[in-house]
Amino acid sequence: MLEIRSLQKAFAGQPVLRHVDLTIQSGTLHGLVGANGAGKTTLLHCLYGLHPPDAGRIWETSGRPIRELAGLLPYEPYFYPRITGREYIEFCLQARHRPVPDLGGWSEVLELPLNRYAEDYSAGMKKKLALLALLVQNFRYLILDEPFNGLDLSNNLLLLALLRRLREQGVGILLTSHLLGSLTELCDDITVLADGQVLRQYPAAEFAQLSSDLLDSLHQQKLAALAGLLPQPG
Ligand SMILES: Nc1ncnc2c1ncn2[C@@H]1O[C@H](COP(=O)(O)OP(=O)(O)OP(=O)(O)O)[C@@H](O)[C@H]1O
Repeated sequence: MLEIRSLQKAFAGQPVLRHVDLTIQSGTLHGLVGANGAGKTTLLHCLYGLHPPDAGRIWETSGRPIRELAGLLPYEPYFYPRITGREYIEFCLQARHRPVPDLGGWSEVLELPLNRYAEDYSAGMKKKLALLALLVQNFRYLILDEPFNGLDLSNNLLLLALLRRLREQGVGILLTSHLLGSLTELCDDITVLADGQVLRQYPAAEFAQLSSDLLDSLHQQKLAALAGLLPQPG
């Protein structure tokens, strides 16, 4: 299990995460939702060790370093110039001293031209290439920042099927998305983050409640903002 307890993080004195608790179990899919700027990416980056927490604890229950067990799909994958898709995958595997498998099957299923420069890929293809680099490494956990972003409908469906298959194989997956429908279709639990705090964690049985709660809170926020914007009656 991946455990996050009482995590706090601030940038330049501005709190971004406040006492966040989260548990990611093996063989489960956990969704993370929240408004733009709620702190989702920061939470994923803290979990993967890209940002040191200001306070709190993050650990894997076996005691092994999280980076050994988990792969991160960034929101916007970056690739060095003049490196082909295949070379990128090979580089990722060699950096972790893992054998390079035959990538032909993956290239066909994901429709990725692995011999072309990755920097020339479309946004969706870049996302798929970064995902492939994680898939071939057989991680125990996947941390996915907006994995559906940029994917067309058919790849979206393929990713849904792929994530379900990985869950069956025991992989623990934490993913963010603004596509609530995809998350409720897929996840075992969904955490709502608001202003850096866990508002509530919903098990699948309560997902119907989640949609109406989110609608309520959005409408309340927007109505309050509107009241401030509209001129007061003279
Ligand atoms: N490296 C950084 N330095 C300073 N501020 C940062 C940094 N990274 C994030 N922030 C700030 O932290 C807050 C949360 O950002 P974060 O990217 O985690 O939100 P998010 O929930 O992922 O948003 P979105 O849905 O738009 O992707 C924002 O106010 C952002 O400007």
